[in-house]
Amino acid sequence: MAPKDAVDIPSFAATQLALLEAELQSELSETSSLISNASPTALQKAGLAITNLSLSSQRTGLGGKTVVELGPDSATASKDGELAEHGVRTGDIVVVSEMPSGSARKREVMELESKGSRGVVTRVGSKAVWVALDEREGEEGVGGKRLWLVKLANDVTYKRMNQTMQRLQKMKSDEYSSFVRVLFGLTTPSPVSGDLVEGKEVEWVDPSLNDSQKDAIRFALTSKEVALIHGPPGTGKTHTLIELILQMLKQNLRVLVCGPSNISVDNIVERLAPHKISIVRLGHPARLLPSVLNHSLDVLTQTSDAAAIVQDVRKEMDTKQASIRKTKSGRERREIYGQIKDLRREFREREKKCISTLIGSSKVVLATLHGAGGFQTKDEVFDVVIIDEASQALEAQCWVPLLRASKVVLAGDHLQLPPTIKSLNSKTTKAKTRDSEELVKGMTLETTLFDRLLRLHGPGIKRMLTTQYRMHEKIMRFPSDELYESKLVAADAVKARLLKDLPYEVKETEDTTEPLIFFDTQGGDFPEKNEEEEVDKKAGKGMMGESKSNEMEAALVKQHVRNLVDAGVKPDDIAIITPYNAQLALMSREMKEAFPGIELGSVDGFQGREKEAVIVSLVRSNAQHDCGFVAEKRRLNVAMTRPRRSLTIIGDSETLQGSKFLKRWMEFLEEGDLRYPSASALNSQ
Ligand SMILES: Nc1ncnc2c1ncn2[C@@H]1O[C@H](COP(=O)(O)OP(=O)(O)OP(=O)(O)O)[C@@H](O)[C@H]1O
Repeated sequence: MAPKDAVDIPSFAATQLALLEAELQSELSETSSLISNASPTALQKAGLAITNLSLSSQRTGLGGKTVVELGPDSATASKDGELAEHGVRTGDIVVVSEMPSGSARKREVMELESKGSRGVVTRVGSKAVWVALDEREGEEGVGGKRLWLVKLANDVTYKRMNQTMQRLQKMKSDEYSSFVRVLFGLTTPSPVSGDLVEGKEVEWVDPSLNDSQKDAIRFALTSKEVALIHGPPGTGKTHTLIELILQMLKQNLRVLVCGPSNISVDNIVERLAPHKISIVRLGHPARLLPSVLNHSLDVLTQTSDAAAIVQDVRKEMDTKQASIRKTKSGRERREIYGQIKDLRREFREREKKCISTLIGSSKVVLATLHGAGGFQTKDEVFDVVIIDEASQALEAQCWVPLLRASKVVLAGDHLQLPPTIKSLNSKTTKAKTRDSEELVKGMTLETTLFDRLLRLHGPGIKRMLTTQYRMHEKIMRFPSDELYESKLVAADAVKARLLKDLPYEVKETEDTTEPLIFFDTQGGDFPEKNEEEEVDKKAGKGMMGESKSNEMEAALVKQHVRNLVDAGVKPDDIAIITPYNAQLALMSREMKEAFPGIELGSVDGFQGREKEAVIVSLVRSNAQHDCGFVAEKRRLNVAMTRPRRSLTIIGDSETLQGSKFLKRWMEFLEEGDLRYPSASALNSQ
C-alpha cells in the first residue's frame, strides 16, 4: 500500500531540475558579477583571485594531469617572496590566465575561461600555489607571462545532479525497483522484525557500543530498503557507522559510503583504515586529507601491482614535458605536444583498466555524493549505499549514488542546519518558470531526503542515538527537552565535566564552575548595527546581503574571554561563534591578536565541531523584537550544542522574546535558577 504523500517521480525530478537551475544561476551570477565588476586587486581581497603570478615549474601529477607551480611575479614580488593575502584554498576550481592590463576591468567569466586554463588547486603555500590543469587544456598558454588565477563557481556538482535527475525523470514506471518505489512512497518499506540479524545475535567488533547505537545498527542491518540513523550532537554517529560497515562486510555485502563533503568521507576512511579491509577512496587527491591518500584511487593506480604498467607511460610523458621547455622552435614544440597527446590517450586507457580492477576488488568504496557519479563507478553496483551527514546533503546529490544501489542507510540530524541554499527563489512557486511540466508544490532544495523520508514513512524507519559524549548535562538539557523529546542522556564521562576540571591547571572561579551562562544586554544600550561588506559595495548590491554587528556584545565577549584566560583556560580551548559575518569581522583580528589560538567562526561554519568553552554572540538588539535568521531553531541548536564544558550566550533578552525558542530558553534558565547576570555586572568587574 502506498503512503498518502507518495510522489510522482517524473514531477519530482522536474521540480528538482527547476530548483537546481535556479540555484546554479544564482551561484554563477554571484561569481560572475564580482569577476566582471571588481578590479583584480578587489577580487584578491574578496578571496576570489591571486594576482601577479608567474610560472615557476611544471610536472605530471597524479592522474597524468599537468601540475603548474605559480609564484609571485619577480617584477612585483615583495622582498620576502611571499604571496599577498588571498582566499584561494586547496580543492578550488580556478582558471589560470594572463593578467589583464591595468585598465581592463570589464571582463566576462566566459572570456576568462576561453583564454586561460582551468584546473584544481592542489596545494597552497606561503610562496607558491600549485594547480593541476584539466587534461584537455594546453599548458602552452601560461609560460613566461604575468599570470593570475581566479576562482570559479563549481558547476561539476550541478552537472552530476542534473544528469541524475534527468535519468530519474526518463525512467519508465516498470523500471522502478522496489527500492525506488519505497523512496518515493509508491509502496511502504518491508516490515522489520526482531533483534536477530540473519537469525543470529550480532557479534560486535566494538562491544563498548551503547544500546541505542547497537539498536540502530541492528535495524540498519535488517531493514530491506531504508534505514535512518538519527544522531543528535555528540552521539557517536560516525562511530556507529564504522561498526555498521564492518558488520555489512561480515555479511559479504558491497558497500558504497558517501557524504556531502570531502571531510565527511575522509573522516570515515581514517577510522576504517585501522581495520585492515580493502577500501578505495574516490576523488581528486588535491581535495583529500593527507592521511587518507594511501587509499585514494589515484595513488593506488600508481602504487598497486596493477599500476606498474601505467607508470611507464607516465615517465615518458614527464620526459617529453621537460623537453618542451628546452625547445625553442615552434614546430618542434607542436610536434612534442602531439606526442604527449597520444601518450595521454594511452595513459588513460591503461589507467582505466587498472581502475576497474582496483574498484572491482574493493568491498568498500568511499566518495563524496557527487564523486560517486564519476566514470570510475559507472558499471559498478552496490548492495547498500551509506550516506553520512545526510541532513546536510541536497536530495538530488543523494540520488547520484542511490541509482547504483538497492538499499540506503542515511545518518544525520534533521534538527541541525540543512545544506546552504543561495537562490532566494528556491521556492517551487518561483521556480515554476518552465510550467509545461507538473511541479511538486511546496518542494524546496532545503527539504532533504532524510526529512522527506521521515515525513513519508514516519518514525518507524528511524532509530535515534541517545547517549551523547560531548556536553555537560546542563548544557544538553534544553536542546534535549526542546528538540529531542527529552531522550538525550549525558555519558558518565562528560555529564559533570567543568572547565575547572580540564587536564591542566584552571582556577575555580564563577566562570569555570558554571557550565551555562547568559549575559543579558537588555535595556537598549547595546543596539545592533547594520553593515554592508566592502566587497558588496564595490561589486554590486545585494549579493552577500546585509550583515549585522554589535560592538558592545563584542566588548562583552572579550571581557569574558579575558576572565576565562585569567583563570587558566587556554585560548585553544575557546571558540567564539556568531550568526553574523559582520560581527565575526568586528571581533576576529582583535581577539586573535589578544588571545592567540582562539577560534572564531560563524554558527553555520561551526556545525560538526566542538570546543571546551563556547561563547555565542547573538547580536540582535532592537525595539521590534526582530531576531532575523537567528530565530531559526536549527541554527540555535547548532550554536548551543558545540561546547563540552561551558556555554556562554550573550544577547538581549528583550529582543530575543521575538524567537519562541529563545523565549523558552530564557524561561528554562530562570526555572532552573541558572546564572543570569546583567551586562552591567560584568562591566563593573
Ligand atoms: N559507545 C561509545 N562509548 C564511548 N565513547 C563513544 C561511544 N560512541 C561514541 N563515542 C565518542 O563520542 C565522540 C563522538 O563520536 P563520533 O565522532 O563518532 O561522533 P560523530 O557522529 O562524528 O559526531 P556527532 O555525533 O557530533 O555528529 C567520540 O569521541 C567517540 O569516541
